[in-house]
Amino acid sequence: MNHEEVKVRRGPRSGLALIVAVHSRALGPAAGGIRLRRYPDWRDGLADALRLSEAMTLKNAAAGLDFGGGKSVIALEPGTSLTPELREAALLDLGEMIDSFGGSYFGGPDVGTGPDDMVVVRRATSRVFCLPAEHGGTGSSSVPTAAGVFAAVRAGARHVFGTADLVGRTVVVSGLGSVGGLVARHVSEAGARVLVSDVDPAKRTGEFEWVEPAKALRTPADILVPAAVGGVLPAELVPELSVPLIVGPANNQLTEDSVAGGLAARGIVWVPDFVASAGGAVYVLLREVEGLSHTAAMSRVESIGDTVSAVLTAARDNGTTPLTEALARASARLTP
Ligand SMILES: NC(=O)c1ccc[n+]([C@@H]2O[C@H](COP(=O)([O-])OP(=O)(O)OC[C@H]3O[C@@H](n4cnc5c(N)ncnc54)[C@H](O)[C@@H]3O)[C@@H](O)[C@H]2O)c1
Repeated sequence: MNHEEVKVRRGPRSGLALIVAVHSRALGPAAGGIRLRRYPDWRDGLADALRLSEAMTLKNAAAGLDFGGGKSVIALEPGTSLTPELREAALLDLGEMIDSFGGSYFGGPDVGTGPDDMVVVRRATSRVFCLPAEHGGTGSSSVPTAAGVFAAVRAGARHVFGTADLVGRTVVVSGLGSVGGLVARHVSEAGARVLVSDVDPAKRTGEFEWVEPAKALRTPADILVPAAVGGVLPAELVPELSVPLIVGPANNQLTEDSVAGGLAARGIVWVPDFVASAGGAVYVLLREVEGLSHTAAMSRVESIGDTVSAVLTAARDNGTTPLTEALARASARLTP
């Protein structure tokens, strides 16, 4: 383990397994969301927290933020039904755990939690972000995350196709959740043909062309946007991909770092997820901690496009992968 501090506790109110993993505070207090998910075993939740908190360190460092990386997990084990009472108890338990870090870790929403849940967490700690506007927070981070992904898509397109213009390009969005849905709309409004996919059939509203989830990643297209879960790009999928550019918000898309080499060898440009998905963290931390205006924070979100261009250009010039270059950027800040 290369984490600074990890706390695991059975919630005194909820009885659920709770994990707070702080990977690094080298640049400042750690920040990262609270994931509420069902796992086969709480140890799978621990593994998730360890992986995701490390990714937050890279995300915050590569985005130029003075924050470290952390993540919380509320692990629902099989057979536990999540009643509103249990949810509230777990959020209060976790809030107490966050508070025990004394301001060196800040939580916010993540998969399975939202701004309204943060109102509950705030009853136990002030170290929580993204409360709804009426409670003094910036609300859901999906809007700035999607804006950052859109900036990354345009920068990736400029690098691969010589123009950021998306008119006539085919874009597949896999995962039509709160971020994927917004990205689909952005690229559609920019003139792209959009194909969407989701394991939840209720997402098939007819707004966009539909592709079955099993086929989505292999669908021939100009740009693939992974916007669902992590681990969607294993080595064995690389030969079956039919797309020159992959850029999306899903965290930890590669099953292992070596997949980045396989993608590059096939001439597929993969924009590192921790660079493309940083818009939410950038916006929330700059607004809620550093007090920047909406306009100033959104302009920092837009600058994710510049980071993507720099990373892709360096990879091309140095004969490396975008992952190597993005990691080098983050490491340069973490170990000056
Ligand atoms: N919300 C943010 O601000 C933010 C910030 C950074 C990164 N991310 C990452 O982006 C991704 C999407 O986040 P979100 O907030 O939109 O989540 P979400 O839960 O709102 O949406 C995820 C969607 O993916 C679908 N899905 C799940 N498994 C799938 C599969 N195998 N194939 C296709 N669809 C599948 C779900 O049904 C859901 O509609 C996640 O990996 C998240 O960690 C989100």
